[in-house]
Amino acid sequence: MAAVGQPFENTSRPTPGLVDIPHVSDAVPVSDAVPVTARVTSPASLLIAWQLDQKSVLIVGGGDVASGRLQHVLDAGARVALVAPRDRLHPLTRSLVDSSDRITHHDRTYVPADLDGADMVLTAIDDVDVSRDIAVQSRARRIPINVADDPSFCDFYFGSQIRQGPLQVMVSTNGKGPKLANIIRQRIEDSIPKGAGAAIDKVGVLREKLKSRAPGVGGEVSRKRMKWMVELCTTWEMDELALLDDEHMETLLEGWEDNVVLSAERVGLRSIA
Ligand SMILES: C[C@@]1(CC(=O)O)C2=NC(=C\c3[nH]c(c(CCC(=O)O)c3CC(=O)O)Cc3[nH]c(c(CC(=O)O)c3CCC(=O)O)/C=C3\N/C(=C\2)[C@@H](CCC(=O)O)[C@]3(C)CC(=O)O)/[C@H]1CCC(=O)O
Ligand SMILES: NC(=O)c1ccc[n+]([C@@H]2O[C@H](COP(=O)([O-])OP(=O)(O)OC[C@H]3O[C@@H](n4cnc5c(N)ncnc54)[C@H](O)[C@@H]3O)[C@@H](O)[C@H]2O)c1
Repeated sequence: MAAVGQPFENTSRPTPGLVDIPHVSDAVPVSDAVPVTARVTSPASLLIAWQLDQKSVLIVGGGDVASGRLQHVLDAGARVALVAPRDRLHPLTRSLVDSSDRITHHDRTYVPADLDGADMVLTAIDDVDVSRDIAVQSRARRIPINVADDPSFCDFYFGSQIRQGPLQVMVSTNGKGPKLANIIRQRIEDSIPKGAGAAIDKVGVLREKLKSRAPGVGGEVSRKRMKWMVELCTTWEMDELALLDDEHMETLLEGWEDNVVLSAERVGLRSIA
């Protein structure tokens, strides 16, 4: 196996236990397509970007694992009810509890009424029986739950994560090898172009400016906007996009009227190559 830090290599080797699913080309009419009969041996997870802003998360436990979970959900904008005796709070959790107005700390052990109003439940406690009781109660109320290290009681797993501004990458091994998820994540991290987060931020601002210049949802205007954005993102380098300021963006958007994507030099960026 290559050492950590070397580029991540795609060997295109079929994953053992998986059956190749025929790729159906866009050009093939649906009726003529090869029927997709092959199935993967075990179901994959649905990887989605869950919007937690202003939602309520119940965290049971205040140790090492809970403090990592707490940071993740605060980063996602959640309001948190944290249930754990204060005397065993991890120092990081203790300082977050003392400083964040988005955390309500209950200095005691869990009671079922803690589930009231929760949109998501995370348990990270050193008592398997209580964790499993919480999972059963949570599921009975159809609230999604993660029980740290107890996959059969989880509705979703955590993964190994990269966060660079608006860019987030999560590696999941679907419970098969969390340490390998961590190692693969480090290799992916090493391969992400410098400035990717900044480039995404700038493209986000530009897309908003474009939408206010050419408003509307769907139809011709959407198609034209998407084509223009795709052309920009594929012809400009990421580190060029990262350098865009308001003035460059206004110049660039002048090309929009003529359906033209100006080059980085034309909008006044010095050539970086
Ligand atoms: C990714 C990460 C995210 C996070 O937790 O934040 C994460 N585990 C991490 C590390 C890690 N966990 C363990 C080891 C020791 C090595 C080893 O055992 O292999 C190490 C490595 C280390 O410590 O270095 C032990 C372990 N973990 C689980 C079990 C139970 C079991 O397998 O049955 C056991 C055995 C307990 C025992 O033996 O008693 C279960 C789960 N752990 C998951 C997530 C979910 C599946 C994710 C996936 O597979 O993709 C899942 C299913 C549920 C969940 O907890 O969400 C984080 C790395 C973050 C990072 O650093 O990048
Ligand atoms: N997924 C992972 O990466 C990972 C890594 C290590 C451990 N774990 C698992 O996560 C769990 C927690 O690990 P840890 O290292 O944070 O444990 P820890 O011992 O540091 O903390 C346990 C916390 O749970 C609290 N607690 C215990 N019973 C409670 C109850 N009934 N109500 C409320 N709070 C209660 C304690 O007060 C303490 O704050 C363990 O089951 C461990 O196996 C997961």
